[in-house]
Amino acid sequence: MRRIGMIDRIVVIGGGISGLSSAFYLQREAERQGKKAHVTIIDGAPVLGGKINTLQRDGFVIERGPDSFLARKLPIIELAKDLGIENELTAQNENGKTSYIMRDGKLHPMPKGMVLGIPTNLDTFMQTTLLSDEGKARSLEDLDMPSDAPDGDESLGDFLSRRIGSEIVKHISEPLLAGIYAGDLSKLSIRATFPQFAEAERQYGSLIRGTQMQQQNKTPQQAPDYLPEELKKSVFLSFKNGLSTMVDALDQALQSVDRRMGDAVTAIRPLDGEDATARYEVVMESGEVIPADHVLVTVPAFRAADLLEPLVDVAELRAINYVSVANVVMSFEKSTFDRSFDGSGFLVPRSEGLRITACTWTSNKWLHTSPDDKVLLRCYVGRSGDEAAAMLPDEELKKAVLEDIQKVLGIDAVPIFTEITRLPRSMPQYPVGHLDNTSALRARLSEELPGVYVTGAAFGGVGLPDCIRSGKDAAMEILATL
Ligand SMILES: Cc1cc2nc3c(=O)[nH]c(=O)nc-3n(C[C@H](O)[C@H](O)[C@H](O)COP(=O)(O)OP(=O)(O)OC[C@H]3O[C@@H](n4cnc5c(N)ncnc54)[C@H](O)[C@@H]3O)c2cc1C
Ligand SMILES: Cc1c2[nH]c(c1CCC(=O)O)Cc1[nH]c(c(CCC(=O)O)c1C)Cc1[nH]c(c(CCC(=O)O)c1C)Cc1[nH]c(c(C)c1CCC(=O)O)C2
Repeated sequence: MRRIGMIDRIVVIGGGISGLSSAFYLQREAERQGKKAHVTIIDGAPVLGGKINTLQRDGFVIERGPDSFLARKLPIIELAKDLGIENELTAQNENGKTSYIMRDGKLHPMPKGMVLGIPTNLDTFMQTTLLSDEGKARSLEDLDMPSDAPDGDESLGDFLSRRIGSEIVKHISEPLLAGIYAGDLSKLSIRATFPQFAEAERQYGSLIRGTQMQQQNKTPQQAPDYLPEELKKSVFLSFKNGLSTMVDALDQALQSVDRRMGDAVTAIRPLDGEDATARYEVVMESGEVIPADHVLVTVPAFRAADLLEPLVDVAELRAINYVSVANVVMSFEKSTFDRSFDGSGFLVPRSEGLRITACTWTSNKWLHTSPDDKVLLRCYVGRSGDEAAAMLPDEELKKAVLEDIQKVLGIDAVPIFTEITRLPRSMPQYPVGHLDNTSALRARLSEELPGVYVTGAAFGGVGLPDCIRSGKDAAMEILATL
């Protein structure tokens, strides 16, 4: 292969948070290490950000995709600092932290001391109205039950039912974890989602005791000094003007990086032979062809599979199913509401028979999102096994959601406006065996398509901080080869 000049050409496919973070760290670290890299970002959409999409409307800050992130996962806070936007961070409302779960048509507060649905405070657990006495007793059997973990990976559903019983799974774990993965617990990998649960059983012989010990032994969060106290205390953080603040700042920081927007990649072609001037050609819908020495694919797994299938076995990519969801955001006059709400929102288990899976009382959870005299609700529709509702036509969807809200909250207020966002095939479901699958796929790529890498929400965590960490890791891996 002949190379022109000494600059490595790196093409990043996908300008969501994973692709943007990788481009940012590629640019910054190449400069620091005195290496030459020419980075191009390509996205089929006309704007950067992927799933992150903030709408400013009539004084409201409306998130159409993710709305916040976990403060204890530092890569996003570090990136905010690197971008000089750490002063834009904002904490969740002190008085809007309790979440509720519906059972038999009523809302019950999540018992205090639950860690991702695992009881750690047995006194408050015994008092919860969410579970029957038999259900609670069954959960506590976990404390004395021998460990019977299978070798290797297991589904979250099998694991949790085995340890703490089916009633808590149905009424607490399932809805809570659907509030992260929109998933079906019987299909999600424990190792790829909550490895700490499996570790608790392995190390302490009990999920409950293990989770208590993990909480006790936790080294206090090393929140960076530049964060104000108020932010250090908050479990979730967001940005005062919405998460798009981060996308805009990345856009600014990447002004000198080449980009092609609104032009999807349709193929990656290996070049070989004496005359080749690059390892690959990246072909776009418009017909444009960009030479590349390294190609970083950050698009959803099913799109990555389409691009790579002609070149390599992509079984592991095809094994990652995606769930379609929608959210319906409604604003109201506070004065037309005959009740207030003291929490962040509520979750709806499948067994309640509603179409919404959850509702965030956004104006109470995030004070920056709404004028003082208004209420903003965000309702979620669609989960694994129940996706049709997310694709209902607008008017039907609005009606269905409003009916559900009226049923749960007993209100009959009429929204000032409604914003619907559909996110078809947007939530990746990590299947049992996902971690091994990912390693096998990456090993195959490095063997058969050197210079081609895959990263993003399909692999090392769906949360925004995980996507940033994965993007940065991929950048460092590529830089190490330059
Ligand atoms: C409704 C919803 C709510 C969520 N809430 C939260 C939350 O509150 N907190 C949190 O931390 N996380 C949340 N997440 C998860 C998080 O938003 C995502 O995991 C993350 O944004 C994914 O980023 P990404 O860059 O990996 O992928 P994406 O954002 O999907 O970016 C991929 C990009 O690739 C582009 N693309 C696709 N195909 C091609 C092609 N052929 N050629 C070129 N470009 C292409 C797309 O246009 C897109 O811009 C939520 C996700 C959803 C769907
Ligand atoms: C109670 C609740 C949750 N989540 C939600 C509620 C509703 C009411 C309210 O807002 O209070 C809302 C929600 N959040 C998310 C979904 C699924 C996707 C969708 O339908 O939009 C839903 C339905 C994505 C998410 N919600 C979250 C993530 C990211 C998690 C991560 O970074 O790994 C995503 C993709 C965060 C989240 N969200 C929740 C937990 C327990 C966690 C993780 C906490 C932890 O790990 O310690 C619960």
